[in-house]
Amino acid sequence: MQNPGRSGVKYLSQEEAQAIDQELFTEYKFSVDQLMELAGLSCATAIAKAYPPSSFTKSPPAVLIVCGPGNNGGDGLVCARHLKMFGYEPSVHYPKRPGKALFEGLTTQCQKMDIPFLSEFPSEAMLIDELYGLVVDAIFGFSFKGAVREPFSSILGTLEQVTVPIASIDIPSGWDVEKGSPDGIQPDMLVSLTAPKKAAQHFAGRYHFLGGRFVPMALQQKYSLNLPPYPETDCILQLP
Ligand SMILES: NC(=O)C1=CN([C@@H]2O[C@H](COP(=O)(O)OP(=O)(O)OC[C@H]3O[C@@H](n4cnc5c(N)ncnc54)[C@H](OP(=O)(O)O)[C@@H]3O)[C@@H](O)[C@H]2O)[C@@H](O)CC1
Ligand SMILES: [K+]
Repeated sequence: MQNPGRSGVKYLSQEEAQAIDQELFTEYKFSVDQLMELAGLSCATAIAKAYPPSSFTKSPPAVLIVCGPGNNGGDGLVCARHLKMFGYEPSVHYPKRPGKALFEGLTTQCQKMDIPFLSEFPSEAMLIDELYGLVVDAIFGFSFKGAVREPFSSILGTLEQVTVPIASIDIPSGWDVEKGSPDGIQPDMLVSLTAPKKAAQHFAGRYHFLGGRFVPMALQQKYSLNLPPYPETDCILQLP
C-alpha cells in the first residue's frame, strides 16, 4: 500500500529510505558530498524562511547545531556553513566524528569560517535558551535504531527541556524512524529530505518542509514518491 500523507506525498519506511539512498549512489552515481551539500543547503534555506534573522530576539541570531556521527551530522555541518553565509551566528557541537575525509573537510570549512565548535554540550537547557534562538538537530537520520547511546542520550535529555525552537533535519532525533516518539524531543520544524519518513506523521510542530530536490523522476516513479512540485527554482517546499 502506498500510505499517502496529508499532501498525497508518500511517507517512507526506514527500509525504503535506505534503498532510495543506496540507489542514488550505486545506480545514479551521485556522490555523498553532492547530495549532502544540497540537503544541508535545503535545511539552511528552510530555516531562513521560517526563522529569519529579524525574528530572533537577540542580535546576532545565534544558532546551536548539534551534529551526530553519520550523514545526518554531515548535513548539519553543511547547514551551519550556509547559515553563516546567510548572516546567522552558528555554533556546532560535534562530539563523535567519523574519521573520514568528507567529514574532516566539512569541519575544516566551518572552522575556517570562524564557526566555533563547542567541546562541551551546555548541561542546562536554560543556558541554551539564554545563548541561542534556535537549535538545529542533526544528530540522527533515517539509519537510527534502538535505544539512544551516550553521549547523545544526555544531549537529547537536555534538548527535551529547551524552550527555544528546535529544527530537526530529516527525523527528530531519538524518534523511531517509523513510529515516532511521544516522549522525545518535539521539534518546531522538520525538514524531510527526499521524502518524509513515516515518523513525520507524528510531527506536530509548525513547519514541515520538504528538501533535497535531487531525486530523478525515474526514481520518484519507481518508489511512487508522489512528490508535490517544487515552486519554480526553489530547493524547499512547505508541506501542509
Ligand atoms: N538519500 C538522501 O535522502 C540523503 C540523505 N542524507 C542524510 O543522511 C542521513 C542518513 O545517514 P546515515 O545513513 O549515515 O545515518 P544517520 O541516521 O545519520 O546515523 C547513523 C549513525 O548513528 C549511529 N546510531 C544509530 N543508532 C544509534 C543509537 N541508537 N544510539 C547512538 N548512535 C546510533 C550509527 O552508529 P552505528 O550504529 O553505526 O554504531 C551511525 O554512526 C539522512 O537521514 C539524511 O539526513 C544526505 O546527507 C544525502 C542524501
Ligand atoms: K535529525
